[in-house]
Amino acid sequence: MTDLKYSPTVAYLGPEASFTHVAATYLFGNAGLMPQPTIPDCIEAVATGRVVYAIVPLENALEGSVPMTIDYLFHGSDLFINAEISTPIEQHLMVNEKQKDALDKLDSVQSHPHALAQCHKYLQYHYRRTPLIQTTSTAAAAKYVSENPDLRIAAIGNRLAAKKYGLHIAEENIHDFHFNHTRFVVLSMRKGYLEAKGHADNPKTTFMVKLPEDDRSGVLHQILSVFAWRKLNLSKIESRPLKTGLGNYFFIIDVLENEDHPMMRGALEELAALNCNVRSFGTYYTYEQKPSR
Ligand SMILES: O=C(O)C(=O)Cc1ccccc1
Repeated sequence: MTDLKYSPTVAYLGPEASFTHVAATYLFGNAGLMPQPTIPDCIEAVATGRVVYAIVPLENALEGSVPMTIDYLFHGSDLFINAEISTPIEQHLMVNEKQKDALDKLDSVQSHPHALAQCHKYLQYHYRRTPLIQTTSTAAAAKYVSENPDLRIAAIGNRLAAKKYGLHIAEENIHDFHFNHTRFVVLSMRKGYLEAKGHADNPKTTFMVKLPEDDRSGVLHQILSVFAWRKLNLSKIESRPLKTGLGNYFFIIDVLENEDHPMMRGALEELAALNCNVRSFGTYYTYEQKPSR
């Protein structure tokens, strides 16, 4: 699904058949996609101009924010968010065809830390004594399992990864909670919308807000009222460590409005008057990928 006028280069957390790859394909089609081994590699590729866009996971419905993305995006990057896509996530346990009968003798289960966490109850119940090994992505785990047929190991990942790397799905849908969605963001060096078909009506704007240093009481309440009395709808507020000392936080605030809207301009002026330090990641459209079957 895409009606982008040209095929830009897009770095994504690879290898092929990762969840990020699925989200990237939905927005951009297949042309121009460039797999990267890690999230920082994706962010570096776009920040240095090697690619036009990068797409990385930002937040999962079960696990919360992806710390690696937050760290690299909010601490010291000059990038902007150009789109967001939310994707349903189904996790499956997969093994090499050669190890189909070794399911009760596995030496390890491998996957991305979020995938392992999303299947925690399943793993606790069925593989309590089996070491869990973290990989850079679910697809990296599936690829490793396919390249090592003599190892008694399993990967957790999506159906496409099982197909792509020729693995046997030993157990389907092992994620602990039914509603498992991940938000991915498309990053670039410029503010701007990524226009494709089927986005939500309301655009979204993401701000990073640092509180004034005088530590006065009620300041968070003041910040929220800046948005509240203007009827600006927040879809998220999250506090993250500033990494400057214990107890120092900044806030990630998502507002369902265009930052050029007069009410938003007024809100930003008022935040500045409150001595808040605000950095905008831009206004963008959100997309929702439907389950494939
Ligand atoms: O590992 C992947 O395939 C990713 O794209 C990151 C991820 C991991 C778990 C859920 C959603 C995205």
